[in-house]
Amino acid sequence: QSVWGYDSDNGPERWHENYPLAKGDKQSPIEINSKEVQHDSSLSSWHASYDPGAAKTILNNGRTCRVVFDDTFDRSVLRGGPLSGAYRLRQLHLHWGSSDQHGSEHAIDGVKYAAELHMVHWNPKHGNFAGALKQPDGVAVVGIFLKVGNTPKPEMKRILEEIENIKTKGKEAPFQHFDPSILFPKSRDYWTYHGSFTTPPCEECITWILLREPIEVSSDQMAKLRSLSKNAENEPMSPLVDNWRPPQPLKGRIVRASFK
Ligand SMILES: CN[C@H]1CN(c2cccc(OC)c2)S(=O)(=O)c2sc(S(N)(=O)=O)cc21
Ligand SMILES: [Zn+2]
Repeated sequence: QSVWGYDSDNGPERWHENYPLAKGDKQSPIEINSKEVQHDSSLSSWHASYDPGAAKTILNNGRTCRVVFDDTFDRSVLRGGPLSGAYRLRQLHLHWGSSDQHGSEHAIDGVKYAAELHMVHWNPKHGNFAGALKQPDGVAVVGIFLKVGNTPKPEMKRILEEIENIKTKGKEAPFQHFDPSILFPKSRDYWTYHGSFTTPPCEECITWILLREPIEVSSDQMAKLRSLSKNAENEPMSPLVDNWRPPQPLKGRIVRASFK
């Protein structure tokens, strides 16, 4: 049976055949319509305290480029905002398009960004990551939009430089002494809603925290990301691009904003 992916024969429209949760009522991503968002003045600001020493490796798994962190204790945590308790940083990864005009998973008033970076955290009160997947408050993902502009964020360089060493599926390289909070934009404004993983198994265990302010990358940096391949070294070249799921039905969910 074909593993899930983003091609016509194994893409988002067919995930539900092997992953029934994909047709749930709290799926992600979503289209955010700022006219329907509810400002919630009770939402506090979120805080990340990350240990740069927790960064371990960067890898190409054929579906994204992922940086993995040591999450065996409360070493790099996210707290505040819509969250109660400290959530442990587990990994970060990206979704991007085949051109600068699309690539993000969430969209804001019809605007899609060139890419979307996800920082995945889980709630240790549920024992381990597998346990957290089964809980509505199990996982928190911070989403940061990447916009192509002419004042690219130098902090993205570190990840993009590493891409040379993980061009093909299965390639992994050490990635240490990295504090991902350098990737945050200036503003802490965010939208938050309850949703799911945007990939199979699509569990609905995620509190999404989407940052309103995109970070800027250059067109060359986006081209670098698009130079990743989804094939293994000895297979025919196939560019790793368009690894994004389209927006899913909101089904009555409320999206809250931390800002007016
Ligand atoms: C394949 N992609 C997922 C991998 N992981 C996962 C998720 C659930 C169960 C699981 O069983 C091992 C692994 S993950 O937690 O790193 C995430 S986060 C995420 S997103 N785009 O919603 O932020 C997708 C995935
Ligand atoms: Zn993601």
